[in-house]
Amino acid sequence: MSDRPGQVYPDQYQAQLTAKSAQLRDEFAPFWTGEPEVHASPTAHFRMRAEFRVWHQGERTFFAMFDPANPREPIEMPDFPVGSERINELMEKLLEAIHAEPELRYRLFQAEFLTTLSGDALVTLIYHRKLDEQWDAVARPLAARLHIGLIGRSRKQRRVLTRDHVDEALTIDGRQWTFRQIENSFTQPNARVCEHMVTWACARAAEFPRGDLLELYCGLGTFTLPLSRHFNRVLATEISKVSVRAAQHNIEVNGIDNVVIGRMSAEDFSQGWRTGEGRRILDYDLPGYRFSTVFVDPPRAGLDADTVELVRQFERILYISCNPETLRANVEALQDTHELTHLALFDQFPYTHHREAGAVLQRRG
Ligand SMILES: C[S@@+](CC[C@H](N)C(=O)[O-])C[C@H]1O[C@@H](n2cnc3c(N)ncnc32)[C@H](O)[C@@H]1O
Repeated sequence: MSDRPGQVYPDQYQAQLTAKSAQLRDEFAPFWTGEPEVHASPTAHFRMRAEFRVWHQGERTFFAMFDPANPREPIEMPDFPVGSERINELMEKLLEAIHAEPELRYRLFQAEFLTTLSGDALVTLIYHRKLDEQWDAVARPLAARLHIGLIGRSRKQRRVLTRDHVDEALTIDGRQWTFRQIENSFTQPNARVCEHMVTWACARAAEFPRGDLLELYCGLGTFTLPLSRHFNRVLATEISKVSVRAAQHNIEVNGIDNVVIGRMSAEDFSQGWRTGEGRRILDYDLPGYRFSTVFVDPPRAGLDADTVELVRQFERILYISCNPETLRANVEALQDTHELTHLALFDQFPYTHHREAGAVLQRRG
């Protein structure tokens, strides 16, 4: 949809959103009639993270991206209008610092930005050389001056100056929540749309009779914590150690006392659930829960066959998906036992063909 990556086209936004919604409606027509509920994005500065190559041409350095069709030709990125205002501000300031300080510039090849609505920011600079105290000595004052967390990476090396995370503040379901987001782990890319998604999930959960919730793929707890107010107890699992660490922190700082987080893959959990075997799953005292609902937000591949069979055993399935194709396949597989009762589009990725969807499935009569 764009010539240079990261551009915005606000006058085309509504038409693109309508087309995405129509596509979702048509894909799910065999299972559901009606229009999906649509949640729009801001039309600019909506992406909270960005990743650029750093390109050197003689004395000049610039941020770059690549067109996959022409991978040898860097596209200069003087700005990134889809990115948050903080990313754009930092791109400029960082480039100034890189030009002024050879120690920052030498063999630097990538820069990653993670920012928040609350104004917090973390920058990771990635190098083709070993970093040492000399790098620290110039990077540390830069981090202080720009009020950012700064990490230097190179092969087998990670130098964290002060911190490896940002703290985001989101308004969800009528309350403010704080979420620690740690470098190099999953974070929702579009914070405003994320607020809509989690609020939507809470609204659906509020319509269900209260019981216990099982969540798979819980990440840093973005959905887990707000959803926990609508259930008696929550058991949430996630494969990434770093995300589990963030989720534990987030439970504590948000004062939540009815959530248990387990580090486990969805596949292992589902298999353990089916067979009643597996060391970790026995730690969770599954018979003590009265599960009424399962919530899943899987990666693009959707649910594996064992996990489809696991979710089938629940009265209600709440599903957030970044890939409507695998969502559709999973909904189709569940059709004989569950009926699709809600379908929503969350426009996390304006000006791209990517779509994020929400669905509720209810056990048939
Ligand atoms: C789309 S993200 C959702 C995260 C969470 N809902 C959030 O908003 O922060 C998917 C999550 O699944 C985790 N994941 C990936 N593969 C997994 C697997 N096989 N089993 C369990 N979790 C997995 C990832 O680490 C990531 O945190």
